[in-house]
Order: sequence, then structure tokens, then C-alpha cells
Amino acid sequence: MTDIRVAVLGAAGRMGTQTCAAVEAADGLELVARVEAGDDVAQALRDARADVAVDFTVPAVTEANVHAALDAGAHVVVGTTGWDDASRGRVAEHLERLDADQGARLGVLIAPNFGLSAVLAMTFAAKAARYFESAEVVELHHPDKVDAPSGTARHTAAAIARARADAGLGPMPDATDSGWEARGADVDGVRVHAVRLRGLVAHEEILFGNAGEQLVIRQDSFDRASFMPGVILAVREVVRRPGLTVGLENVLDLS
Ligand SMILES: NC(=O)C1=CN([C@@H]2O[C@H](COP(=O)(O)OP(=O)(O)OC[C@H]3O[C@@H](n4cnc5c(N)ncnc54)[C@H](OP(=O)(O)O)[C@@H]3O)[C@@H](O)[C@H]2O)C=CC1
Ligand SMILES: O=C(O)C1=N[C@H](C(=O)O)C[C@H](O)C1
Repeated sequence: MTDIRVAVLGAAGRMGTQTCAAVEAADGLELVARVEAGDDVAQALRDARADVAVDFTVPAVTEANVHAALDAGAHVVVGTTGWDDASRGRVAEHLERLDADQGARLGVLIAPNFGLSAVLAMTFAAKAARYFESAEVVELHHPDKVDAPSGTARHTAAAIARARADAGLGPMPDATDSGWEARGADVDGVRVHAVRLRGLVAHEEILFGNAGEQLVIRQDSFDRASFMPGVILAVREVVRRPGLTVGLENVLDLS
């Protein structure tokens, strides 16, 4: 079998650097391009004949990078944050259009978090959500992170909200008036709090409460090495998964 040719977008960044090293060390993968800010993404991918582009850039450019990669005929693995229903919808349409017009069976895998502890924490939280009156999410990160709340926290809160709605649960008890910033962001009715602290990498706590009891689910990524097995798995999977996949839980068969 021939190697999967991988290009890394955002190659000089914190995640990009580790991803390049992980791809170089992985059996059956070949690192063929390191793409950085200012490069023409589509041209770089065509020149390198990349099969898969891995995007660890910034929220402002990640969607444009994915469209450029698809136009260059590459599958895409996305770790960058900043996605919403509208941007994911445009990528799904792009994939369908390519398939219909050119028979291109390309895949895009967007994962808010590649760490196993985070994926499991999100899965467990979604399962627990229906059994508790209250739920809140606290994410804690290094202070160089440019967005808040984290993509992982948004994904977690959205899954909790879906599980609550499916179970017929209404709004959570909360007597605070509107407009209190200290209550955090409202993600589909679930409060999300963001801590930025030197020394941290990426951490999340999901708190559930009932009268007289509490459940806390916590995960810690102490090192970006924790994301690499998931990134490599995603690269191997995306080439045989046409269409849009959101969340590594689908690849791990946890959904
Ligand atoms: N899914 C997951 O498991 C994880 C996701 N992330 C997410 O990944 C993203 C990157 O995080 P991190 O590595 O810490 O951030 P960094 O800021 O360290 O890296 C981002 C890199 O992208 C580069 N860049 C900016 N614009 C472009 C462009 N148009 N084309 C190519 N490269 C570009 C930047 O270059 P320059 O500095 O020159 O602008 C920089 O080198 C964030 O959204 C973060 O939340 C992070 C960890 C895990
Ligand atoms: O910026 C980071 O560092 C991280 N970003 C992702 C997110 O926003 O969820 C994943 C992880 O939390 C690390």
C-alpha cells in the first residue's frame, strides 16, 4: 500500500509543529508539505500532491483553508476551532457538489478535540446529562489561546443540550437576572466558563447537580502529545470516510 501524503497547515504553530513530527514518525504516512501563513494553500497542496491536509491554524482562516484543500482534491482533517452550523453546512455542500460534478469522494473530519480523555469526557457528559437538573461546563486553558469558550466546551455543551432536549428537560434552575457576565457564555442554554492561566495546557470540567448530589467529569491534557494519536487516527480514517464527520467520537465508535 502506498503512503498517505500529508500536508500540515499551520505547520509552525504549537499544534502544527507536533503534528509534523507525529506524521513523520507514523507508519504509512508521509509529510509532504508544511504550509504556513501567507502561503497559497491550494497551490501548496497541488504542488505536494497531498492526499490529506491537516489544519491547525486560526479560526479566522480555517474554513477558507478547507474549501481550498477540497478544490485541490485533498481530504481534510480539521482541529482548528471556530466552526458553527453555517460553516459546517457550507463544507457539507462543497463536498456534495464535488461528488456530483466530479465524482470526487472526499472526506472532511472536524474534531474539536483529538485527546482521548476529552472525547471520553464529552461522551460520558452526554450520557449523564438527562439525569441531572443542572449542568455547567468549565474549560481551562493556556493564556495564549485566542478564542473562548473552547471548541471542546462548545461541543460538550451542545451535546448536553441535545440530550436534555431529547429527555424533555426544560431550562435549568437559575435565579440570576440576565446580563451578569460572571455566569459565563450561554451555549444552547448551557453555561460555559473559560479560565486562562499560565502553566495550563487544555482541561475541562463538566459539573452536574441534583438535590443533594453532584457529578464532576474532568479531563486534563497536560501535554499536546495527548492529541497526536487522535490526529494520526483521523488522517488514516478520513481517506475512507467520504462526506463530513464532526467529532472523533464517530471514528472511535463512541457516538
Ligand atoms: N482539535 C484539537 O484537539 C486541538 C485544537 N486546537 C486548536 O488548533 C488551533 C491552533 O492552535 P495552536 O497550534 O495552539 O495555535 P498557534 O497560534 O500556535 O498556531 C497557529 C498557526 O497557524 C498559522 N496560520 C495562521 N494563518 C494561517 C494560514 N492562513 N495558513 C496557514 N497557517 C496559518 C499561524 O502563523 P502565524 O503565527 O504566522 O500567524 C500559526 O503558526 C486553535 O484553533 C486551537 O484551538 C489546539 C489543540 C488541540
Ligand atoms: O487552543 C487550544 O489549546 C485547544 N483548543 C481546542 C479547543 O478550543 O477546544 C482543543 C483543546 O482544548 C486545546
